[in-house]
Amino acid sequence: MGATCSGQGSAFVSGSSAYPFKILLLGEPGVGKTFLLRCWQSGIHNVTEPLTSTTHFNVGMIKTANGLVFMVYDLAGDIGLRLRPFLDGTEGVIYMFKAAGVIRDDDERTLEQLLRERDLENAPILFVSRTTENVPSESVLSEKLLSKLDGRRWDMTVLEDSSQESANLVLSMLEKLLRHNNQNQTEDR
Ligand SMILES: Nc1nc2c(ncn2[C@@H]2O[C@H](COP(=O)(O)OP(=O)(O)OP(=O)(O)O)[C@@H](O)[C@H]2O)c(=O)[nH]1
Ligand SMILES: [Mg+2]
Repeated sequence: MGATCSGQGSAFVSGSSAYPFKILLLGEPGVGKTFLLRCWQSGIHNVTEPLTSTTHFNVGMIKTANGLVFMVYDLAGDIGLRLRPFLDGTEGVIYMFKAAGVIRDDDERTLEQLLRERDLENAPILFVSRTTENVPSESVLSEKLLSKLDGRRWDMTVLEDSSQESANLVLSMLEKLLRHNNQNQTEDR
């Protein structure tokens, strides 16, 4: 799906309330996906702990400070093959992981599978690392993964614990990735 499409005389724009960007929020169980979604929905001080592990998915509509609207699907970390029905129409992926220097083998395998999905071929990926260390992205992702990301828009950010500012930064980075991606797709037409 592109940024702007026109049909039957009426134009619509992805990212509006009527046509929000479809975003998948993925990552291993317990990495903090639901916590992040709740921070966006109601603010970090209103997130009631402890959160229970997601059994299937949560969904929330989020409006950014600049007025862009995302429909965020927060999937269970152990979603496995139940992921497939969510792929269609996805316009962006947030992949969360706990990096201690290098991405884990499990995450790497999951990412390799995701990058092979046709439904995701135009979807930019925002990697969100819950590490406290400031590690350059090139050293977190393996050479193999970096080569598979060639030609795709992606970015990486660190999510600091208990920081609304940091959670908001994730949203603005996602916004930037999607704006760029859609600009390029529109120019390609
Ligand atoms: N302080 C703090 N705690 C966090 C943060 N993110 C997650 N946590 C903690 O980690 C626990 C698990 O986080 P969840 O958001 O439920 O993890 P999840 O990725 O949704 O896990 P699944 O639903 O099992 O896939 C939460 O109950 C929080 O205690 C964060 O940014 N700050
Ligand atoms: Mg969850």
